[in-house]
Amino acid sequence: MEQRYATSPEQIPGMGTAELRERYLAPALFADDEARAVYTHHDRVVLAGVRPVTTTVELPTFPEIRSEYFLEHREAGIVNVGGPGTIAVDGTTYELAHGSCLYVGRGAREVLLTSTDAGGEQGPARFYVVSAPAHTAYPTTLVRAGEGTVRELGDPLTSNRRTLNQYIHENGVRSCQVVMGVTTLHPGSMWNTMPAHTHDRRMEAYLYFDLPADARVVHLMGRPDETRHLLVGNEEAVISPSWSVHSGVGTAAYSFVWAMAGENQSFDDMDGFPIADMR
Ligand SMILES: O=C[C@H](O)[C@@H](O)CC(=O)C(=O)O
Ligand SMILES: [Zn+2]
Repeated sequence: MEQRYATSPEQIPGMGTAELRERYLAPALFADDEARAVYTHHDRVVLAGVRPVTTTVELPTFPEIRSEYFLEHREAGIVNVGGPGTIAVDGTTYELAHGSCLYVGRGAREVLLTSTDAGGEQGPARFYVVSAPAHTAYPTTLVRAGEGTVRELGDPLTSNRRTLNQYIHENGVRSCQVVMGVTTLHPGSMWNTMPAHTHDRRMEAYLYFDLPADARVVHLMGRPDETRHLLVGNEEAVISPSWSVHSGVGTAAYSFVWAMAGENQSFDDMDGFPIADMR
C-alpha cells in the first residue's frame, strides 16, 4: 500500500510537474491478479484497484491499516470500470456489469473479486475501490449501472452536457462517509464539473475511464485562484484535497467515478467559483 500524506495549498506554488503527479495522481492502480492500494491521509481514504485475470482476487488487508481484515474498521464503494465481473461478500455473490456499483459495509470479512469474461471479448473486470473509516455497518447493496439518482447537467453549447449518476449518497444507498457515483460525458461534450467548485468539508477522488488509450484528460487542480493541471490517462485516479478544484477537459469523451468522504455527505454542499476569477 502506498502512503500519501496530506498536503496544504501553500505547497502548490513550489511543486513541479513530477511532484504534482507523485502526490495527486494514482496512475497504476490496476495490475493483473493483484490488489493495489493508495492510502491518502486526506480524510483517510484508501483507493484500490483490482483486475482479476486468471484467478479470483481477494481484497486483502494491509499492514498500514492495522486491521485483521480490510473492512474491519472501514466501508467501501466499488465500481466496475471494466468487463463484467462478480463480487462475493461473505458468501453472497453480486454481478457487476460495466459501470455498476457495490457498497460494502463495515465488518464484511471476505470480499472476492472475479472476472466473468477475462479472456473473451469483454475483457477482465476492473474493480475500483474507494474506502473510508466507518463507525457502523450499513447493508451491502448493489446499484446497477444507470439505476442511481440521475442528474442531467451542462449544455452541449458549452461542451459539458453530462449524465451524473449518484449511487451511494444521502437519498440512495446509505453509508457512513463514502459518497459515490459515475458521470458520463455526452458525445461531443468534453468538460466535466464546469463551473468548478471546492468543498472544504470533503476530499474527493476522480477515476477517469472509458477514455481511448491515446487520449488524455487535462485535469485542473489547486486553489481556484492558483490552478495547476495534470494530464490523466484512462483508468488513472486523481486525489483532490478539500481545498482543490477538480474539473477537466478531455481530448475525447470519457466517464469518471467520483467519490468523496469527510465532514458531511451533502452533495450540494459545494462552493462554486466564477470561471472568470480562476487563475
Ligand atoms: O462534488 C461533486 C463532484 O465533483 C462530481 O459529482 C461532479 C461531477 O461529476 C460533474 O459535475 O460532472
Ligand atoms: Zn466535487
